[in-house]
Order: sequence, then C-alpha cells, then structure tokens
Amino acid sequence: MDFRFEDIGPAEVKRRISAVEPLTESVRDLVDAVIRTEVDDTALDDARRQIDDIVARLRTEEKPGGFGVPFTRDLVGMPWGNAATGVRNAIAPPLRPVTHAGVSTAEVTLGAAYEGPGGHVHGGVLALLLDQLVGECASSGTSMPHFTGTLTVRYVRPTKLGQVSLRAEVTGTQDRKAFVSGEIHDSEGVTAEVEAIMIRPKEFAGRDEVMAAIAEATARD
Ligand SMILES: CCCCC/C=C\C/C=C\C/C=C\C/C=C\CCCC(=O)SCCNC(=O)CCNC(=O)[C@H](O)C(C)(C)COP(=O)(O)OP(=O)(O)OC[C@H]1O[C@@H](n2cnc3c(N)ncnc32)[C@H](O)[C@@H]1OP(=O)(O)O
Repeated sequence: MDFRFEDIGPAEVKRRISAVEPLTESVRDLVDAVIRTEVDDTALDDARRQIDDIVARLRTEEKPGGFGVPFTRDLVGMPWGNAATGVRNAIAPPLRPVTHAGVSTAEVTLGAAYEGPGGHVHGGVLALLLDQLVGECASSGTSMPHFTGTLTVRYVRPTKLGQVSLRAEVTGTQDRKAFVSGEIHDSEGVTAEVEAIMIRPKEFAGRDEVMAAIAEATARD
C-alpha cells in the first residue's frame, strides 16, 4: 500500500488544491469538447499540436507512477489521482461524497465522457462511483481504511446522462467486515442498487498499524 506522509496543514492543502483544480476542470472540459466537437479535420490537427506542446511542458517535472495517497500531519488523506474523486484527475466526474451519521451521499453530473448505451451512463462508471461511495462510507464511519471485497451491482434500469444522486449506508459489521448497501437515482427514481462487503485489511488491525505503515513508507521515501 502506498502510504506517504507530508508535513503540511490545511492552509497548504487548500493552496495546492486551488492551484491545480482549475487545470483539472479545464482538461475535463477538453475531454467533453473532443467528444462533441464538429470542427473540421484541420482544426482537430491544430488542437492536437497545441495539446501535445502543453503535455510536453507538464512532463518536464513529473512523479513516477501514480499520485498515491499522501497523508497530511493531521492524517487527512490526499487521494488526488483517485479515478472517482481525484482533484488532479480529469477522468474523475468528480464524485464529492459527504458522510454524516453513517450515511454517505453525493450528487454528480455525468456528461458525454461517461456514456455507455446511447444517451445513458456506462455501467462500469456507475460501478466505479458506487465502489468509491461504499468505500468512503465504510472507511469514514470507522476511521479506518476498508477495501472492497465484493461489490454486487443490480442495474434496475438505464441511467440517463445528467445529474444523479448516490447514497450508501453501513448495514452491519462483523470483525473486519462492513456490509454496505447503496443506490443511484435520477429524477425518476432508483436506477442501480449495490451491496458491498468491505474489508479492513488485517495489517490495519487498528490506528497504530496504519500509523506504522505511514511511518515505514515515509522512511522509505
Ligand atoms: C490513521 C489513519 C487514517 C486512515 C484513513 C482513515 C479513513 C479513510 C477515509 C476514507 C477513505 C476513503 C475511501 C476509501 C477509498 C477508496 C474506495 C475504493 C475502494 C476500492 O476500490 S478498493 C480496491 C479494490 N479492492 C481490492 O483491491 C481488494 C483486494 N483484496 C484484498 O486486498 C484482500 O483480499 C482483502 C483485504 C479484501 C481481504 O484480505 P484479508 O487477508 O484481510 O482477509 P481474510 O482472508 O483474512 O478474510 C477476512 C474475512 O473476509 C472474508 N473475505 C475475504 N475476502 C473477501 C472478499 N473478496 N469478499 C467477501 N469476503 C471476503 C473472509 O471470508 C473472512 O471472513 P470470515 O472472518 O467471516 O471468515
């Protein structure tokens, strides 16, 4: 597991997010524009050249591999490359889950980049969002990381592209397992339901083990 520690506080986290998030949003807009544009071939080629230049500039300084999940000195995770939520990830819709009293919710708008059946959301994208939400729900509720063991999605009816709401709730726990139920709905009701078995890996028996894993990974860096 890639645990790292950065000795920074909330103000620095906020500064870093505000420096990069507008770029992520612009790239997300770019993805949507490339799907929907009807400009001619010359304009497409011109756009490609300009984008290649920008990519070369960004790559002059870059991390190897993924972004990882560094933790701040207050043990706030920064999963900024996360496929569903990452503030640096233009592929992420992005999902912004909120957990309160054991219930996680999120509202998200799924545009052209998330299409599967014509005009409707790809089933894999719905599973991704539900997977993330049940992970947040199990992990935030216990303040310990839980991984997805088994995720069962029932697609009730096609989900139209546009705004959807998600909800998840822990329905029970047994040793290191948390059972989570959830759903996605649009303006007309439920479109997909999920049942998940989330598991706290045995190396994270308690907070001390998580802290030890962070310290060990930081010492390796
Ligand atoms: C102090 C610092 C604070 C830290 C942070 C705190 C909070 C974090 C807050 C928020 C975090 C936010 C969100 C969460 C993040 C992302 C969500 C996305 C979720 C994912 O995207 S995550 C990636 C996909 N996921 C995997 O990549 C898992 C690969 N896999 C494994 O890593 C292992 O396989 C594991 C860990 C699953 C189990 O390994 P293990 O060794 O711990 O478990 P073990 O075998 O001992 O079994 C123990 C009991 O679980 C049962 N069991 C085992 N496996 C099962 C399965 N698959 N399904 C159903 N039940 C299963 C057994 O049957 C037994 O049950 P019983 O005790 O009843 O016999």
